[in-house]
Amino acid sequence: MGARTGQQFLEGLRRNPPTLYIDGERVEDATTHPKTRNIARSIAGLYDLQFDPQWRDVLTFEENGERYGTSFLVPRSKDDLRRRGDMHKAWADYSLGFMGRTPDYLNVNLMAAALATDYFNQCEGSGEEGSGRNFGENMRRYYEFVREGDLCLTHALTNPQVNRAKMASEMPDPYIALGVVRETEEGVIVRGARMMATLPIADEILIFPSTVLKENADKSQYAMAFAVPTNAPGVYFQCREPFDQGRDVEDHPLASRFDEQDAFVIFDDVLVPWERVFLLYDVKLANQAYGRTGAVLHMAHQVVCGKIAKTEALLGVAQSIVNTIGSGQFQHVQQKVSEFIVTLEIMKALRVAAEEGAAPNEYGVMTPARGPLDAARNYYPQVYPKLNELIQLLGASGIIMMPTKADREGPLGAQIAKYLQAGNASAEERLKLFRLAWDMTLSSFGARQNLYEKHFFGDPVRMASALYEVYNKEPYVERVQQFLARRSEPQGVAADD
Ligand SMILES: Cc1cc2c(cc1C)N(C[C@H](O)[C@H](O)[C@H](O)COP(=O)(O)OP(=O)(O)OC[C@H]1O[C@@H](n3cnc4c(N)ncnc43)[C@H](O)[C@@H]1O)c1[nH]c(=O)[nH]c(=O)c1N2
Ligand SMILES: O=C(O)Cc1ccc(O)cc1
Repeated sequence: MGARTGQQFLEGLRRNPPTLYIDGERVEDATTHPKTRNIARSIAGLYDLQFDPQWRDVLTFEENGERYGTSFLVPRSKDDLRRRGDMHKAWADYSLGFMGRTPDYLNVNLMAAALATDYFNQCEGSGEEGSGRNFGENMRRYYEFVREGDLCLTHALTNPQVNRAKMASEMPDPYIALGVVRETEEGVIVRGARMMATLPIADEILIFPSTVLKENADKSQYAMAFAVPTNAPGVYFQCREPFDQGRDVEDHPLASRFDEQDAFVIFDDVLVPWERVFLLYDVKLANQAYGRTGAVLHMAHQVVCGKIAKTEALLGVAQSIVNTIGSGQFQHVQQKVSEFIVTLEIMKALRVAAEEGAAPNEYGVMTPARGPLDAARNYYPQVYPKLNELIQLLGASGIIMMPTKADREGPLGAQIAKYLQAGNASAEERLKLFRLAWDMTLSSFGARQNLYEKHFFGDPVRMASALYEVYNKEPYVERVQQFLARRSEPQGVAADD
């Protein structure tokens, strides 16, 4: 089938409704439920963009007479990567970068994993090709299935936060962490939970191994990779309290449209058919899967493009605040805005460096360079809270003294129009801008963004440790050693020789 329209995405959700629970109730239809319909429409809007003549050639590509989303493209050249980067950026711009888990994030995960068939086939238990139990083939076919249907995926990597001092096998119940209960002719039965799945308003859930599995043994029931529909029998998504309170977009410009939700995922003896199993029991393969297949780098490429969009939006809001309240002549204000500029330029440079430094991996996939992407994923979580603070410092009371649309239209409307106007804008324009600044940084939606930026790609402490471990520091140690050993300056040829 190939690229879907928004309408087709919504029809898919109605046909196969994800098993969502919000506020103690089952969401029967995520496309009409008051707490999920707006995000469902926003995702539909992303799919529709694929058919917008202005965006079609960026967001889709043609293969064998069919058009597919560009995030399914297997990059073979740096140009392919740049093209895909433009796609990530365009989808991110749609929400000003405030939806992190647009479907392209997991599409590139699948693409990289699908090309690494040999990686999954090393796993003991991977059967003959055509048997339905060949894990590499399963991975490839699953990618094709998702690409053909242009499906929307959510994913969950981490176990419940019961006791981080213990291994999954040491918990009060062996199936608190998601584990395999038994095998059957049809597949494996899994039980337990995973902590976080952003964007559960999705067609499928991907359970992928993460680098965080701590088990002493080589084999573990907790090591696995698979995918099932979000309405598979026994799968339940417990959503967090929604930020979309049904308010007008003028009042909650982001939360009313882009609350991508986060859910706790329960697997109550779920049957995973063999053809949906990609990896089983092997702790080492599980722990290295993201790194060795290259998937994490493609996802980090999506991330860096999305963070460029987000930083551009923050810069736009910061400067708009300055323009609106006329504070641009103060040096410290200029310095504050320049911090957004520096961050933006760093992120843009890291994207270019990752694309320029790309090289084919062992599976022939043009893979963005690791160094700049590791730098981006370690840098942005540190700078993001600072950017939030700067918006608050620039906007000050304006970011909280914001009568609503109803207030503006109510009995005090005339007074609001008079007293809350700006030097260069009406009260309505000014309040719309400040409401956006508030929703970015201060509302419950904005506060969740702050937490998201710190954690969505892993624990910042362990990410920094991982960078420390993999980064080749030796040449620099060597250079310093050579410098220290040099007792006199090398003598050049004398000028008069
Ligand atoms: C808003 C949002 C959205 C998402 C996600 C998070 C958030 C906040 N995540 C989860 C994300 O992957 C996860 O938060 C990070 O990997 C960190 O893991 P924990 O939250 O379990 O912290 P964890 O419980 O591991 O850490 C808590 C504290 O203990 C410390 N700590 C724990 N173990 C440690 C160790 N071994 N060494 C050193 N310090 C240790 C940490 O440094 C931290 O301070 C997610 N995931 C996912 O799979 N799919 C998703 O869609 C999302 N979405
Ligand atoms: O676990 C990892 O190795 C990388 C990773 C982190 C977050 C995520 O969403 C996907 C992959």
